Amino acid sequence: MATEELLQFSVASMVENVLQQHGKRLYDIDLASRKAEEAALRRNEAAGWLRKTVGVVGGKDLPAQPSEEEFLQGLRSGIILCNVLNKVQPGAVQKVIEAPSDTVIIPDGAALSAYQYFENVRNFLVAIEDMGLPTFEASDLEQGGKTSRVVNCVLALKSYSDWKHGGGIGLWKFGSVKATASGKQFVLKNSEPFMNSISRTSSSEKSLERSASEQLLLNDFGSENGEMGNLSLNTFVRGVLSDKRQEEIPMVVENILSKLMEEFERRLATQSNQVNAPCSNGSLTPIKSPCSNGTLTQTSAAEMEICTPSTTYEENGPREINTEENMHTVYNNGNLNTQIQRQLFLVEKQHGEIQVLKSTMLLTKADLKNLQMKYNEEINYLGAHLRSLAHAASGYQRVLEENRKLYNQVQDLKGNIRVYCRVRPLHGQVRGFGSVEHLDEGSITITTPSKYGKEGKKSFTFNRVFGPSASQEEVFSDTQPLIRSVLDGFNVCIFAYGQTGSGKTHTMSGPDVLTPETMGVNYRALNDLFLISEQRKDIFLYDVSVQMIEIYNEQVRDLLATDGLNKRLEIRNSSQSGLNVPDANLVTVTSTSDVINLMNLGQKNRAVGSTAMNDRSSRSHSCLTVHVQGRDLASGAVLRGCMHLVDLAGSERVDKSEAVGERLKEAQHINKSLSALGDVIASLAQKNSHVPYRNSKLTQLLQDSLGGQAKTLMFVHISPEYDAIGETLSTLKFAERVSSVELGAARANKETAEVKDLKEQIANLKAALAKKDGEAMRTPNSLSTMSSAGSSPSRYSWQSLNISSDNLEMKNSSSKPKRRSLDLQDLLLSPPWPNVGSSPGSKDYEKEAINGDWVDKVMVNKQDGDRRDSLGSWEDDASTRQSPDTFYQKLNGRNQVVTDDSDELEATTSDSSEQDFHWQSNNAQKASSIPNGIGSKLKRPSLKHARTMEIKSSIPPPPTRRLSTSPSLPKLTGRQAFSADGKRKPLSGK
Ligand SMILES: Nc1ncnc2c1ncn2[C@@H]1O[C@H](COP(=O)(O)OP(=O)(O)OP(=O)(O)O)[C@@H](O)[C@H]1O
Repeated sequence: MATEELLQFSVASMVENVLQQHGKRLYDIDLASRKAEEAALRRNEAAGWLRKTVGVVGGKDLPAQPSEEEFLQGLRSGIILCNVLNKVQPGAVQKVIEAPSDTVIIPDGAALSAYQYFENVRNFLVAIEDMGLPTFEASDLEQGGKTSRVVNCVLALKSYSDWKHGGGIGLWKFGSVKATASGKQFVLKNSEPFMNSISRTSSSEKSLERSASEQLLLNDFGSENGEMGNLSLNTFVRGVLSDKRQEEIPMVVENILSKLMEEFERRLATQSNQVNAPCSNGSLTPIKSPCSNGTLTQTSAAEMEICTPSTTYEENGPREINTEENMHTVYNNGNLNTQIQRQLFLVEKQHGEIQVLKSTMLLTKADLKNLQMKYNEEINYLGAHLRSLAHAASGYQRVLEENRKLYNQVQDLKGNIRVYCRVRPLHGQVRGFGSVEHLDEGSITITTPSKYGKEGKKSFTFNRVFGPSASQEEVFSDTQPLIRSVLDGFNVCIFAYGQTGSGKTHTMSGPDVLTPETMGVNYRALNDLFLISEQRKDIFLYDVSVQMIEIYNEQVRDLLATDGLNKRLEIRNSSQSGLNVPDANLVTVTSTSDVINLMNLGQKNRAVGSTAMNDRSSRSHSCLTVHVQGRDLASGAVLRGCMHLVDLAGSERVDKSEAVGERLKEAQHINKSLSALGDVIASLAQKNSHVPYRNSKLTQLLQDSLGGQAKTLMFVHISPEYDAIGETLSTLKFAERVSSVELGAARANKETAEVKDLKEQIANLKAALAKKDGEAMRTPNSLSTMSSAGSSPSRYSWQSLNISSDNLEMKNSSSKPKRRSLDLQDLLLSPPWPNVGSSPGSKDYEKEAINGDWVDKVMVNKQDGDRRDSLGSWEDDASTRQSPDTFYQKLNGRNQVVTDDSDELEATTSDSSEQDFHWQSNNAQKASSIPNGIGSKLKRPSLKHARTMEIKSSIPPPPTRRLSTSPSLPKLTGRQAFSADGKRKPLSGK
């Protein structure tokens, strides 16, 4: 079996390819010229041998190196060919028609020649064919015939002759080549196989003893199928090397050989891949196999492997063998059948295994698909589950939010004090939350490092909890609804509570440098008031005015006093309108900037001192009171809302704050008042009948907000430092108690048209009564009648008369109530109230006040009466009527818990304060527009703007009040006025 047949590619063509791809490219071989050269060499060889064998024929000799034509011409008669053949194989051509001698004249030489040619050539070719040698066509001897075939035939004959001369041992097969004269002999390290091949090939010239396999190899290399045609590998290689220098040859040959090896291996690998490659239908590719019986059969690749010469199987597995060895295995050992059977068995076995593998693979595939399906199902299920969970979670969040709102609403309905907790950031650059372990929207957990486990943790729930990073805006956002309430006629109290340095002033006012972002609740609340009132301007006409007071060392002082000394005030009575300090300056404001200026003034006047806990510690409780009166433009109904914005002084442990001297005194007052606040809260929480409001000025001030029908919000502040944990816990416990206090549902202070009518009727009656009184006064009898009634005639008459005239005036000009205003300039330059004119508390002042509508209020405001006394007895029994002072004293003395049993009138009249007078009289000077807006950056305090503001006062300042600032009077006291030593001189009161 030829190697070419075993291999699925032609070795010759492969060699040629390699030589062409690499040899030709590297050494620029001109194949055509090489072929021509080779053809000439062979021709010369053939001619030489013919000459040598038969000598000169017919007087004509073949040239030693004939051209093609010369060669053909010499042989065209067939005489030389027949003679040579007869020499090699005697008798092969029975009759050779010799050429006529030179002496014989041939009349038609040409015709004779043609005949001779035909006979001789035909006989020669027949004999050659019989011998099994390569033949050619007679026409090949003609001009233009295939010389190579003729040369091939001659050389085959020569080869045969040589073989015969050599003893005719073994099989002969044509294929010998002879080393040309120009062939260079060389020996190359590592090129033994090739050299062997060449040397074997060369020696074949000398010895025809050659193994069949060698012969086959030679045939293979000279395969007619290959593109090399008749060129042998040897010749071809020689051709390639012919123009190389001796020293270049080893490298060139090595390169060619390595390329050959590469190519050989590549092709073997490709063939092996093709053999093993499964068809598209999954079966193994059937390929042509010349195995076993030598016929081409369709067989499997596995079977084909047996025929692949590169691999053989042994017990211990496959072993690589070279082609030659394989040929020996196949042809020389004679074990082909056993081998094939063994390998067939192996193939069968492997086939079986492949089948098993296939089915396993199919099973695995099915399992995988199954798994995939299950996995998909699981994923889908999980996805759906997750979606439902997410839905539930968002629903839960919504429910929580809803719950919080509902909870707040319930609290509103019950009148609970709302409590918002705010955690100050840790001081300095310290990160973290300190003692705050956890906080969320509505709860906070404090951890005590010294305690372990549950013991060390305490949670508190509030309406809202703000962490250290909460902005001023966020903190205010939840407060906004309360601001709206004020405009709807409710009383609101927002107060900041917490230990010193925990951020109360920060929340209520903001830091020292104010920007729109850092402004505190006070500014934002007022700004909102203006915004909403502007939005409602087509429905309501609002008046807004403010007061600002402080409680410093148990003295109430007017922070808007501009005399340089803080005016000392009295908290005379708490009323539902929330005006607890009737004689404090009340300033009408029409824009946020007005408010800012006023608050700056107030802050400047406020008592501030430096302690170890806070270098700008507020040493007083401050209260900014905002009064809002809105008139419904359509119905004429009047709404009165009031808002207290209270920044309490912080509780402090004097050992920590290191307070001494003045600071210590302040601290004691602060702590005492806060403890009084605690008592009030505790008593309210327990629903005690007696609530000790009077124990401190602070509780007196907050009485309405804590015990009345106000909407109250407490911002409780905590410092997250670990060393403040004690204060933090007690603050939060206090706050928790505050949040449990139920105040009762808040009510709007709305005065309907009906109430107005009633008021007017009362006023008319009063006027009629006064008229009667007047008449009676002129009659001695009537005076004695009144005296005998047991009342104080002078006072009563005085009141009645004044009231009646006032009421008449009010009635006649209800839409244009009288009002007196004071420029801020006046306010800033005015001396303290007590020093001039009719000061609060003085008789004149009292008269003036009463001359307003105090009595009117007292008489019509049943609610106050109901709450604290019986309005009926007050109205019905004139003998029990008292002066406003007495009335306040009486009310304060009672301190009863608010009840809800008021009638329509009670619900709609809520104001009994002196300040209502201002409201009623303020309409005429209502601001035509209420601009608002907060300056971009404001410094607190700033008096500059404040001087341009308008201030309204209930009592017209007498000319004598307009004093220029006296150099003898101390300047305004403010934050700057307090040095670290705490020296501050409060103005002595009246
Ligand atoms: N939320 C906050 N963010 C940033 N700084 C804050 C915050 N709260 C408070 N501070 C700062 O902490 C310091 C103390 O705050 P603040 O003066 O408001 O405390 P306080 O409770 O009013 O103290 P005191 O009762 O002594 O008057 C200030 O410098 C203030 O700017």
